[in-house]
Amino acid sequence: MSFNLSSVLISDEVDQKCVKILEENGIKVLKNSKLSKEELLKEIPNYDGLIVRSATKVTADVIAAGKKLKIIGRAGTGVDNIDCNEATKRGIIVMNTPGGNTLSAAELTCTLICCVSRNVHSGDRAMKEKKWSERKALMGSELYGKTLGIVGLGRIGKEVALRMQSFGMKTIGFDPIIPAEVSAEFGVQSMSLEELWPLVDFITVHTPLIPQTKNLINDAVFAKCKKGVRVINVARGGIIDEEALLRALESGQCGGAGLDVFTSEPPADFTLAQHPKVVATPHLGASTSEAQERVAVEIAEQFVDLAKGKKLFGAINANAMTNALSEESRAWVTLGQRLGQLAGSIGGQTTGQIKVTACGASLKQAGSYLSAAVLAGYLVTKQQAGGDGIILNLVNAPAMAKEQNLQVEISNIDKCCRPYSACVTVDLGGGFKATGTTCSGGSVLLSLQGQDFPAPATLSGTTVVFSAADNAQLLSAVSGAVAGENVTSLTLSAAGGGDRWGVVNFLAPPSQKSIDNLKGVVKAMSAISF
Ligand SMILES: NC(=O)C1=CN([C@@H]2O[C@H](COP(=O)(O)OP(=O)(O)OC[C@H]3O[C@@H](n4cnc5c(N)ncnc54)[C@H](O)[C@@H]3O)[C@@H](O)[C@H]2O)C=CC1
Ligand SMILES: O=C(O)C(=O)COP(=O)(O)O
Repeated sequence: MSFNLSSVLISDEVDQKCVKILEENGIKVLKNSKLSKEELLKEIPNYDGLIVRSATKVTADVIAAGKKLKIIGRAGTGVDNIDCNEATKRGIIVMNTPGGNTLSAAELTCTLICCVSRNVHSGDRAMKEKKWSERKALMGSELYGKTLGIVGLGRIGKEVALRMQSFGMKTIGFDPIIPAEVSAEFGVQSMSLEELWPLVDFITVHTPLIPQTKNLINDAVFAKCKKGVRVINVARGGIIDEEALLRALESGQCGGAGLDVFTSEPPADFTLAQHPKVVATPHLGASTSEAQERVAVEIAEQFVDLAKGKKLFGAINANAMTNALSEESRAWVTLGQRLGQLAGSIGGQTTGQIKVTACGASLKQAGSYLSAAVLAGYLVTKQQAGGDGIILNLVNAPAMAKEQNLQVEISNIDKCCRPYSACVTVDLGGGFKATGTTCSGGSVLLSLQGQDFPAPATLSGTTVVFSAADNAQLLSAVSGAVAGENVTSLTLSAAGGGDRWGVVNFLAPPSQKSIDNLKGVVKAMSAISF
């Protein structure tokens, strides 16, 4: 997979260091955080990369309009403003910089907990209105000895726990993937949500907004909590059901809320933000100069590393590309794609299971990129002519294969079964089997349908692969059929096994006449453009 990242659009307020690093590395940058949706749609076709924070909504139509787009970078954590499924479908990498703003988001969470417990926001408002007398109404409560329930014990949840423990809070929590022993190490007693709700004085949520967490804190949950429970959301609007929260604030079931995020931003309705028991901030969790500098530098460096083929870091939808960037791996990716294309061209349908065997110690780490490469090559042969022009690559092939119930079973053998350092075999299960290797960076075929090629056959450019009855005149008959064409090589499988397989490589696509001539001397043939 090549990465010609020559131009990047930054459509949100990202620290200038990002621009500097990209430009220093020869990447052209336009930073414009004031583009309307229409302007973005007009601008995006000119760029290989896009960098956003949370404001730009990278919707399916924006992604589809990005005809050159190869990568979308999020200078921050949450990617819910990016249609990741559409990006994956179109083979576009999505990457983020999740660690860069953790401390800032954790600190704002702690700030909101303190503000809610001591009515700092109401006190400040009273002072600005010169209403000193309101101090009587603004009685708070200590955090010391209270219980904080943390839902989501990832990067931010953990940092919040560590900080609030210093106030003497008891920290309990829930996370479906963080084991209880791990959370115990940072002082959080793990328990089920049902156990947690009745125990907590404060709840803070630190999960992504996904179907399982949408409206996680709702009317039923408020009813299970102690009267006056206080809630904090510095994660994503919608994890706390906004309407249920308003009802709970009104009834007193909820004693106060600290909100940094909202279901729509800016909120369509400011009722919650304006509520006297709510301290609200306009999505400021990551808005510190430190966090912004970190995420800007990280995303720029991740882009540059990818453009230079050095490494892929922070991608959330490109597993198959890990280990696939080195010069050597790229040759194997190409071989995998070509074997897949060969399989699709001459092997017909699969049983739904493609077996890929990577032979040789050097291919030990190649499993995921080889499977994706074979799938990309195979699926290209099944694409409808005149389809939506999606180019198959290591990002979208695994997803597309999943949609078509196509699976790859990959196995690794330490020692190569052929006199090469490594080789790859693709087996469609009955209909097709081929083995190839790489030679000076190119792809070559070592065996097809059980027949070996004594001299490896080149898989490149315009190629015709055929099977023909074996006879002494086969080579001259095939040569005669394509006489006058610019043939770069003609390779036959070994004699003696019944029909033989042959591969003819052309410098330019052969004429219809030559194709017809060839059809007259072979049993079956496929013309493939590698
Ligand atoms: N307000 C702001 O400016 C910022 C907001 N965020 C948001 O904060 C949230 C957390 O970020 P990180 O801690 O960096 O993410 P993380 O990925 O490190 O942690 C999220 C945790 O949530 C857990 N989780 C998933 N489903 C869950 C469920 N149903 N119940 C309980 N836990 C569940 C995951 O297992 C994971 O451990 C994200 O939504 C992120 O977008 C992050 C940075 C700044
Ligand atoms: O990183 C995140 O998930 C955030 O919510 C921060 O958003 P922002 O980059 O400040 O628009």
